[in-house]
Amino acid sequence: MRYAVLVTGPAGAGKSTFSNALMTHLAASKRTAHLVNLDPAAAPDSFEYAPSIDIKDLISVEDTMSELNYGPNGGLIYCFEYLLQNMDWLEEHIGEYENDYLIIDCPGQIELYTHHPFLPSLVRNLSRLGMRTSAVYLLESQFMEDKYKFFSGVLSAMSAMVNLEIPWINIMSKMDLVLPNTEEPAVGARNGMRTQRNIARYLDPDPLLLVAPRGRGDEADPVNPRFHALNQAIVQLIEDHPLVSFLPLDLTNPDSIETILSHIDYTMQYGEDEEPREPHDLDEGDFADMD
Ligand SMILES: Nc1nc2c(ncn2[C@@H]2O[C@H](COP(=O)(O)OP(=O)(O)OP(=O)(O)O)[C@@H](O)[C@H]2O)c(=O)[nH]1
Repeated sequence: MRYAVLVTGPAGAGKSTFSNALMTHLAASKRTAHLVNLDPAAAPDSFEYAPSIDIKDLISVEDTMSELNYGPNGGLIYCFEYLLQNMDWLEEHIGEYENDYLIIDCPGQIELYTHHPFLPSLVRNLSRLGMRTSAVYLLESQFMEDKYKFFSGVLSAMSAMVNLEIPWINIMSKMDLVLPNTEEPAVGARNGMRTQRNIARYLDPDPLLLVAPRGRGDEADPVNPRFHALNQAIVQLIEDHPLVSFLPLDLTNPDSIETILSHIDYTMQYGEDEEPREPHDLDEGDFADMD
């Protein structure tokens, strides 16, 4: 069986750093893994491991800017359209790897996760090639600074999750920036921002945290009742469908990556006897419980 892990998340969330760490960890545990770079704008020095498959061998943003006069954002979208039309190129390369992990480092453009057809199409193709695919979605720990920021991060993760419908793991990255450190207080700890208890409330989102007004006691901001009702409805949704807990990623702690890898392995194995399911391949029964 071949396995693919899509490493997704907003720009700067730590996707390449995590992909590198995962490669190191898999190598140390004697498993064969290959890095796939899907970011046509990736800087060459962002990889500790040379990618085995690199979209930049097919097309890069620099090409589109210099040859087609696109700007950086238009160039990126052009690259994905181009890859969509040349999926056989990717399939041919992926076909070379048997019984391996492919760690697929994705770009950070949020539209790619919310509405662009590229990733769902990629997942369909991987499934057709008989690959078991899961995704990790990284959100950086600075999103825990403020519950409104956190709320928007949770919604972005959920939006990506429903767009792809594959086994999914949310990760709170860069935890070294907020976890108290015995030698030197971490940034968050110094600001009095985080306590262990508060961190736990974010990692497994506490509905009360999300609906409470900003500020405390008499200083609490009055909440517009219409927004309060909307927030409560969203919180209820999160509570009813508990898919949005976050695993902490602290690269200074080797156990952290091991725990995440075991979750990835578990989600990959889940449903091993079933045929891989294509995303968006829904029928009426899928909506039966939604009334
Ligand atoms: N403190 C800390 N910094 C990190 C960690 N992971 C990544 N960084 C830093 O965060 C920045 C962005 O990391 P990348 O791994 O390039 O993030 P990315 O998500 O691949 O970025 P894009 O490809 O631009 O979307 C770099 O300066 C990293 O050194 C971490 O666990 N802790």
